[in-house]
Amino acid sequence: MSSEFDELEYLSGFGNEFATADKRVPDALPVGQNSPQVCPNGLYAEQLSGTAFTAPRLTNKRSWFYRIRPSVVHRPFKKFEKKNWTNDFAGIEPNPNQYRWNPFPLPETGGVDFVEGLYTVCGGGDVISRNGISIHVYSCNESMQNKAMYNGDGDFLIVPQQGELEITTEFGRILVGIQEIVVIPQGVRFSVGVRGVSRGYVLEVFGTHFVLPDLGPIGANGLANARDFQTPVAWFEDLDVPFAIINKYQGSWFQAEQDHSPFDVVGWHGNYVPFKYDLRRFQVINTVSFDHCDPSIFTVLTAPSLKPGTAVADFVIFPPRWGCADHTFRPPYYHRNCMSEYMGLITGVYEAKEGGFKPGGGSLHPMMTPHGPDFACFEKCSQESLQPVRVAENTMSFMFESSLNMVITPWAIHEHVDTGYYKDWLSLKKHFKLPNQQKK
Ligand SMILES: O=C(O)Cc1cc(O)ccc1O
Ligand SMILES: [Fe+2]
Repeated sequence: MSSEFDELEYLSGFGNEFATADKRVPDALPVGQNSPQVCPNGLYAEQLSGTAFTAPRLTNKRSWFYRIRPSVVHRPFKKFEKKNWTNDFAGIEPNPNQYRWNPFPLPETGGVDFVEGLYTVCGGGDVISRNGISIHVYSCNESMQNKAMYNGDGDFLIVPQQGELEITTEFGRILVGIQEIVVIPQGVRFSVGVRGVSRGYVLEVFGTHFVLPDLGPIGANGLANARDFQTPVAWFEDLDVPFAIINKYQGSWFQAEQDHSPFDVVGWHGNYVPFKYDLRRFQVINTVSFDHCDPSIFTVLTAPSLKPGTAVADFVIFPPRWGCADHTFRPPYYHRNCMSEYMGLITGVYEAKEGGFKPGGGSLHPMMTPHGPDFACFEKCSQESLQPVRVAENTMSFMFESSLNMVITPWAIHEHVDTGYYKDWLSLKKHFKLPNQQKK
């Protein structure tokens, strides 16, 4: 199915100061100032702040909208209940087991939109003190109609696994395909359109924003390159129709009614923006000598905490690449980690677990819980001849890695769980031999 979304243009770059006006009103942006006494074309000026006004210049984020009506024109927010959703992780029973979920189900009947189809799997920290994460899945089959949402608590990083998403935002429109991701920052209003049955993963972070990781000795280029990030150009609709504005605020859901579309921004400028990124553009950097490098080499985006080098959440991918390490056990090592690791599979198979871990499913390896390659992977890869090989061809898996200790929600602790996951490792054999038992 094609639509206007297939013809969209984007602005290129990460963290730029962008400036854009809808083609129909090319002079919508005031020149040389933000708040003229009267804005061009009778528009209202409105600032959206993504960091404290006084944040250091390097991290300071805000954008200016020039819109038909300011966002404040709406009736009061009213709370509504949303099932199987939470940002409240206090008081949930801990569970240190390795967890794996079968593919999360797609809607069977009826219309389910993105907001209705969001479910929380796990998370940690909290929205009030503004330090934490939530991991959700979505499963929907209907576009949001006359309905926009914003996340009052944090940023959404959305990873579609099935079904392209047509996302309308205050900044303009974005088509997000499979093997692409989109980030919608805190407070940005958006509406998700679907082209069919859709499913994916959402990483939500509170109190921080996603940035590109430093490259250190890698140099000035590599991993996700800044110019491959795409931000929408301004686009507006001048529609006087009933619209619901959904606001997730302090982990609860609210709805306010208004009589016009919130997608009425005719021009905007700034550096606090939604963006998409095609994961196939990621330049993979890895060993060309020996040993398995830590997966941090695959970091696309990081949401830093205040502790140097330690993320509230990293978004890490495992893309197709060459494996050529000499005298090395090439798949991931067995390990125990002081970070929590949630993994998902967009397409294909994950090298350390060719069975059991399926596209649309997920796994959680909690803090310090041991994990690593399954029995079949260990036996194969400790004996294989070490030619250069393509790893993970036609595959894309990812990890949300967090310094937060996570709990699993009451919904996800029972639903769609692969209860036999631990058996992947039980058959690992003892290969140990004393020196005098070794073959000469
Ligand atoms: O657990 C996993 O599969 C993710 C992972 C991959 C890797 O290459 C090294 C460490 C790690 O945690
Ligand atoms: Fe791991």
